[in-house]
Amino acid sequence: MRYISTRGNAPVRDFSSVLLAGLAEDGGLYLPESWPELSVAQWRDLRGLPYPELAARIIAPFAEGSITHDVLLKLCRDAYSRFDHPAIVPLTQVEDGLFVQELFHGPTLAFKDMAMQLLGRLFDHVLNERDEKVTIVGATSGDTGSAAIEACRGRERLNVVILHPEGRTSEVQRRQMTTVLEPNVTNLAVQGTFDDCQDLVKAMFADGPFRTDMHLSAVNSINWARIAAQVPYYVYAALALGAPDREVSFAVPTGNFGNVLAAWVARRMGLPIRALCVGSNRNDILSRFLNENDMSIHGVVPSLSPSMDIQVSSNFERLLFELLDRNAAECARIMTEFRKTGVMKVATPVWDRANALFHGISLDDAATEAEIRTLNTRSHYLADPHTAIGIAAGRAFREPGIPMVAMATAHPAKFPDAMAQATGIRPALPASLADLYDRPERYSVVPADLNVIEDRVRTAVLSNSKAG
Ligand SMILES: Cc1ncc(COP(=O)(O)O)c(C=O)c1O
Ligand SMILES: N[C@@H](CCOP(=O)(O)O)C(=O)O
Repeated sequence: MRYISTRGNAPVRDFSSVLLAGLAEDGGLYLPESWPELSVAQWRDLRGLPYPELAARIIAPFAEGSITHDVLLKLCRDAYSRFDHPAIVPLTQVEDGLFVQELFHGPTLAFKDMAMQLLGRLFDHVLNERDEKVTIVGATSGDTGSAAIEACRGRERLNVVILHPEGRTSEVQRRQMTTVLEPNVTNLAVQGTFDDCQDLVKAMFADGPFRTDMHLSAVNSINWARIAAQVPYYVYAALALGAPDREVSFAVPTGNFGNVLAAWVARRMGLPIRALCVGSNRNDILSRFLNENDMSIHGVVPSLSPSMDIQVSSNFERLLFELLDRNAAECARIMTEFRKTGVMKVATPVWDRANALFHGISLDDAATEAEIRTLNTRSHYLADPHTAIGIAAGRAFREPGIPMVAMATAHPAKFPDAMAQATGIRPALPASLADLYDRPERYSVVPADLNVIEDRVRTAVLSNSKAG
């Protein structure tokens, strides 16, 4: 499979090269040149497969020409062997027609493990083949960071530098990152928001000489491989609920738009998905866009669901490119204008196309707490604040006869204060993380300044090469 940039001005690459490149050189995001499509019979054939086998079958067309199905299968089996639920992504019914798919049974208790455990292994495989090393720079609002660190810690060919917004993650989230002391891991607490962290990562990629010298790569969902590895769980849920012979809808708590974009990809491959419903917190840029055609940046407000405290949703660019019938020049123009003015309003036919499939709502903290309480008392389901927002979105747009699946994106134990505030319950961390509060931390606080951060990345790479 060959990959093209949403801005039309970067080299066409294969899957392995896109994995290593992360962001395209023109600032755009990579997408497959064409979409693989499965027939009804092919979807039916996938029913009942164990999750790792299903994942390998779904991802294989995207990796065609780079990684064989057999290698993918081996990597998937290995990646999902660390999950603590036999189904990997279990489905639970919480209300009439409303299901929850739990994506938090991996080592860091959030849906990011679903892709990241595979990505760590994919990086190793490709870098071994090429005899190369890379420096991964990533931005996190709380979950991507720990999942990336866990997947890459101790891997010889990888340096990992993660930027998180100082004081804006939960304590559990911060400790999951900062207590990993392997020499190839560096944590920087940036004095700013997640959007600042994400902009700094993109700025490092835009600095050509730095990008080349450091062999930069990405683990955020700007990296296509992250999206590809998030598609299989939508397939798993839909098949379990009657697809391809029945339509299914999904509700996704949304920030950077990567998770719900993977659902869009599954639909593009032919999975009968009726509606995609996004839930935001008060950082409601996506729901405002869907309801009012108003994508204007308002500044990030801290919330009970810190991982979604995001205004600039990177993956929206991929959807926009598709809504524009892959007009890369127009996509580049709109994105450049958006970053210059902080405002985006698309032409009505483009907005209508988005609205035909996507719906959005936003919940403030009080509504999120109320949703957590309702789920706990009525359905005996303990949902973390992100998941609760997704479930509320699912309920809001549920239609008779169409199963609605809400994505449970994090374990409630990652947000003990918010859970205690809403329900009086402080969910315990699993045994593997029971001593998290006793582990020593290592991180540096840095200003949101590109020169300072690039310096820290250089130093980290140098000191790790000395340590090795
Ligand atoms: C727990 C949790 N829920 C939801 C989201 C939003 O997902 P996305 O950024 O893919 O839209 C995130 C972060 O990305 C998260 O960590
Ligand atoms: N919520 C994320 C933000 C980054 O999202 P990504 O999917 O693009 O990595 C986080 O937890 O860091």
